[in-house]
Amino acid sequence: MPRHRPIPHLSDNPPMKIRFTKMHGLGNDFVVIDAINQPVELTAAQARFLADRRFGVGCDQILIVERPTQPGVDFRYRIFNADGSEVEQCGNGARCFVRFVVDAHLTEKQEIRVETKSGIIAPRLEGNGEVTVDMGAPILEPARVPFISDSAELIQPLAVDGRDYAITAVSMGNPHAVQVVDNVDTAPVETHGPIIERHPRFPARVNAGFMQIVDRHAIRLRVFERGSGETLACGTGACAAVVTGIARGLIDSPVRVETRGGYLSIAWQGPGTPVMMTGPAVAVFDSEIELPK
Ligand SMILES: N[C@H](CCC[C@H](N)C(=O)O)C(=O)O
Repeated sequence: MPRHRPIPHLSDNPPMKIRFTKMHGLGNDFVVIDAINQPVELTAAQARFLADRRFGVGCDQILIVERPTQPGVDFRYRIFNADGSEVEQCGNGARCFVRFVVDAHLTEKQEIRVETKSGIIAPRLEGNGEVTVDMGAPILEPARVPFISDSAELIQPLAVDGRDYAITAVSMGNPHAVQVVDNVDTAPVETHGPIIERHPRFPARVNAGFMQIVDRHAIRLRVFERGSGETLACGTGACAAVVTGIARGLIDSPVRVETRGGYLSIAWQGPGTPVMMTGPAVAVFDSEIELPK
């Protein structure tokens, strides 16, 4: 074990101070940055620095609030994983996004339209403080997940460490490989999650979901997230798991999803319809940090 962990590589340009808000959705935690009122163009190295739980702030993802680039949209929403990779979607982050822009008075609306790398989503702040998000329709065609397969079957074998998992590949704008397990507490999330994340049949890597069926309207879920490792909750992972369970005929909408960080409610009426996610969004503290360029 090396005596000192190398500090994430940063150039030696003079630092710039940025304001941020630390937030979480069921313990899936975020550094949220208003890039409308301060000039921020985050590099992968800066994202890794912010996400570092010892040398930076510490978070699973960094969420950037930007002006929209399309008409009829209120904001642009960029998402960086802890490893610095920029990704298409983040469900827990979407709830925190609308909480952030309302609290920062960046909008007077309670429901906003937000542009992401994978399309438009519509988070709405509910009267009870929870947030409902139209996450768009799921994608089950393997090539569009993307998942390399010569079959379009809903359940496909995935060879992992000498055994075949029966997975369903789903995109919620970001890729998910979902499987059913007997008990999420004993599922091999730590050992097989990283293998699935980097499986060669997922050319963009993948979020690995482990779902336990509780009853027709309830599941338990753990997700080893692409680019961040296991998180206490994964919003798009919960959507992907519910879509998988309903498509396999195992559960019925609406579904209560128990994650290690708390509960989400997910509803889906079937192919071609949007997945609706409802859950909390919490602001923990505001601060600022010197971000070397
Ligand atoms: N790790 C994910 C992004 C964050 C998703 C998750 N935090 C959520 O709430 O949906 C990916 O690389 O696709």
